[in-house]
Amino acid sequence: MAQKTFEELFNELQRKAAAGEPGSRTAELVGLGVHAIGKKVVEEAAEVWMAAEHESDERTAEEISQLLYHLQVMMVARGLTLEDVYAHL
Ligand SMILES: N=c1c2ncn([C@@H]3O[C@H](COP(=O)(O)OP(=O)(O)OP(=O)(O)O)[C@@H](O)[C@H]3O)c2ncn1[C@@H]1O[C@H](COP(=O)(O)O)[C@@H](O)[C@H]1O
Repeated sequence: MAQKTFEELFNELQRKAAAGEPGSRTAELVGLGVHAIGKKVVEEAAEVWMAAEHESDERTAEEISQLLYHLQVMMVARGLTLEDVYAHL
């Protein structure tokens, strides 16, 4: 399976959103705005919770990856950088 780091994914999302790349889910979500992205963040967070309680490690990891993706999309939509977030970790 192709793998990418958190930083590599974020750079890709920033680039695709800025370009408004056709067919990009990221560009579509950023176009919809923070309200729509926020709903996806909450939905994915709930799916992480349910998977962790009731499903396999693999399903839980998959749901966590989807939550992390949508959090990155929210950062892009708000113009935040990784450094802005790392400053609070
Ligand atoms: N890592 C992800 C990723 N994780 C989750 N998702 C999106 O989140 C969805 C999963 O959410 P759901 O289970 O709710 O699926 P869904 O019901 O079809 O979603 P909705 O229509 O309800 O929003 C997937 O169908 C994708 O649209 C992702 N979309 C893209 N990426 C990566 O982001 C990068 C840029 O992708 P594009 O912007 O699409 O080019 C690429 O490297 C992709 O691999």
